[in-house]
Amino acid sequence: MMPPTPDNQPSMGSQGDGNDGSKADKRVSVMKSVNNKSMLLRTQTGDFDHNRWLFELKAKYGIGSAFWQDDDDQYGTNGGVTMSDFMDKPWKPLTRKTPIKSSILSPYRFLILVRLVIMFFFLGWRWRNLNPDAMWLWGISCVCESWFAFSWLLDNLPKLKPINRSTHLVTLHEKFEQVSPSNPTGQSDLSGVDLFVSTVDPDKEPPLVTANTILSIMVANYPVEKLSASISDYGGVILTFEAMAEAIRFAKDRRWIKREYDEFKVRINGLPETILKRCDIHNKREIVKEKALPKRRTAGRCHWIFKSIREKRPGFDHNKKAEAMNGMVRASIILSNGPFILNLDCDHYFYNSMAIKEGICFMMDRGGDRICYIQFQQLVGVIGTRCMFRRYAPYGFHPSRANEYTGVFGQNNSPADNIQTKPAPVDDEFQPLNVHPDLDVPKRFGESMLFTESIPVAEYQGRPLADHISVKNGRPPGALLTPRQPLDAPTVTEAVAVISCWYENTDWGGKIGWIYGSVTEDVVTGYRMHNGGWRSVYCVTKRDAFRGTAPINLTDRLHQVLRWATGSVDFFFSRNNPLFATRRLKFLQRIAYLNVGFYPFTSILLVIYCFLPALSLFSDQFIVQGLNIAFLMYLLVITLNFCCISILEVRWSGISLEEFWRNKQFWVIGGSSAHLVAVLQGLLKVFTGIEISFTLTSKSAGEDEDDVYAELYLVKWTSLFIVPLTIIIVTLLAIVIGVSRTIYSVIPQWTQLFGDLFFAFWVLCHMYRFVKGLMGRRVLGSEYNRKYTHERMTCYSSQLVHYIYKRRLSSH
Ligand SMILES: O=c1ccn([C@@H]2O[C@H](COP(=O)(O)OP(=O)(O)O[C@H]3O[C@H](CO)[C@@H](O)[C@H](O)[C@H]3O)[C@@H](O)[C@H]2O)c(=O)[nH]1
Ligand SMILES: [Mn+2]
Repeated sequence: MMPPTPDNQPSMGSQGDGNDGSKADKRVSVMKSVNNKSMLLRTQTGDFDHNRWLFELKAKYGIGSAFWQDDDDQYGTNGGVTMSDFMDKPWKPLTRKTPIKSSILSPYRFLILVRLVIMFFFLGWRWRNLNPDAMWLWGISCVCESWFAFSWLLDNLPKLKPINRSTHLVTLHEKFEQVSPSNPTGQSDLSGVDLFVSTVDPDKEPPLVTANTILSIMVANYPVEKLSASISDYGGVILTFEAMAEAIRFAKDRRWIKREYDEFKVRINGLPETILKRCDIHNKREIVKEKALPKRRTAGRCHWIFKSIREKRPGFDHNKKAEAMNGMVRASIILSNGPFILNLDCDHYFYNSMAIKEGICFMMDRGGDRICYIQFQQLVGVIGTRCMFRRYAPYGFHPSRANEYTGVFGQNNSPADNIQTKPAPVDDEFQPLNVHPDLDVPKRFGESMLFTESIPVAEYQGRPLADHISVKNGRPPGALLTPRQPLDAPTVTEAVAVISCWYENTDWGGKIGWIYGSVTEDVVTGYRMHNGGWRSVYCVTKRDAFRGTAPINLTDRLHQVLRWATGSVDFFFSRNNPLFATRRLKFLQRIAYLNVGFYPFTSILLVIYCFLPALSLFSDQFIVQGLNIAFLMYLLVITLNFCCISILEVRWSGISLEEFWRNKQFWVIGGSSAHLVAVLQGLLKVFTGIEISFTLTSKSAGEDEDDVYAELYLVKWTSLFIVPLTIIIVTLLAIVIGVSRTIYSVIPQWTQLFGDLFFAFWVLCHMYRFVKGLMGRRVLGSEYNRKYTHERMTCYSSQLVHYIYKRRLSSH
């Protein structure tokens, strides 16, 4: 249902309902004309057409009912924040910045400053005191140390100004869900939220994991008629499709939930078997058919090509998750057009039923019109999942107002000029707040009229609530009371049509939506929005908003880090390099993004530096001429300072010392392997155009604690180990030779050669056994993918499973 007429004068209160009908009519008529044109309805080959089937059968997608978990209680106290914290403003705020205790922040800032000063003097001392005996060692080490200092600075500057925020959910309830003059029936006035879940390869992302994520959405404490969920099955795998269908069937009945869940688990885990059997029968039949009709083969092959363009296979080169996200954005424009989008990886699930409302608090509060996304806490450190976007922002529009920061440190700020070079479309009563300079509808968004019409609607419905004069760009209370209507078949058909890869020829992925060309689409997409002047919020809730899985064994983790680092290198070499950022980017943001693009390059110097101990032992020289008192004092002071900062960080973050230490270890391991490979790959791509593909991070389907940690010490051989292993071997050899030299200085010379060789042989033998042990566990590619290829081709268009929770809230 299209929204009531937006009224740009917040003070005029609600008059929204008048144009309802006409708007809905308009939409239906647009729908008809679009459907007639829809190229997907015409099948040239006469094969089964999934879209037509959907259309003609008026098929309904799975309908679930949500189990409502009422856990408002835990929010009574709201993390030590009391009602009075929110009362000191003339308007009733929904969110609040809470200062970080200066007893934590001040010592931290002080120690960082001390470290900066020490490093400055230390490096000065290092550069002034050469080592004439070994200038090469001295020079290399000085260059490396200076670089490390620089990268440390990039890493730490953005951490100096942390902000804590809290929300007030009671106020949200009062403003949006209670009876008032503008809301006589007390229906929900909240904006719609579309949830996206992406999965691609059921081999690495067990369908049960994805199914659980889908089911977890049911705990969300948000009006059901305002929620809409989409699953993107980027692999187009029948297994995923059927597993999701199971999940939706399961969702229907909340009684017997525990017992049913066990049966459901058995059904999903049994699916691969069933499908394989069916697949074999199908394949055999196909082969028989093909033999009988040799003439049809050409047609068959053409068809295959057509399909394979859309078809996505695991590891096949394409635009990865960004493309899946854009597909869902387009489809959801037609299906629900929720002004907010929350996306989850298939292995990240709701852990807090109030999560959506927490995010909405920020979006609906004064100043919310400038926020492009709310990132919920994510300990693994990557953004891009558990993130609530304002739909309008990734479309490439500028925020309604933004600041520009000038001066070396961006210290002067002034309001940015509104970018509105093109006249806004005439006939429309909805107008985007700010028209993008190169907005060129329809080429930009593709042909569907519904798209272009949906933009101002989403923009309007996502505006903060204008219940006080100080709220800029708001919408009046009571404007969103009418719930959306259930989907009909033509709408679903149109939605299936817009996920077509045809849209990849438009600006999707270039200027609109999730940006292509990087394996870490999240960084680029976020950067582009920040660069346009949008703001974002990192939201830490008392109870984790979401939880998810992360690789725990070294190999998987290294591959994940490799992908992130590759993304960073791509980012660095792209036109999105923050060195060319606009003035709308804040100084610290600029530094943070620079760091994102820069950190993998540190690996080159890190690897060189790791070889220095061995080189020193081999050459009997050192990076300084002698161990004089100044050098030792510097080392001592730097170490002490490091310890103090570490203690603060450990206390602040609440992790254990061991975890902290592992993190530091991993920095060296990752830095000398994955980051280095990423830099090499990045350079390869820049100079030769050869690209690597998105290797999925494996997800454990483990159900109890033991299962979950079963893989902790699993080491699968990967070529990423080569560099760190070489460092270890060379260093060990150097130590052995160093030690033997000392021994030989007291025994006859002729034994020296013999002894050296013997020790070297001994060490190499052990190394060989170690490496072989690792290789023994190598995991070979699975049969599974190959067998599935056929089914995957035939079910490509069932990629979209869309369902809505129809059950309305009976009580709240
Ligand atoms: O071609 C692809 C590849 C991946 N995915 C999905 O993308 C998500 C993330 O993939 P995963 O292998 O779990 O990567 P991670 O490194 O764990 O993901 C982190 O890093 C990514 C950027 O590299 C972000 O996109 C993710 O949100 C963030 O959780 C999963 O749901 C996948 O199903 C697709 O839809 N299509
Ligand atoms: Mn993941």
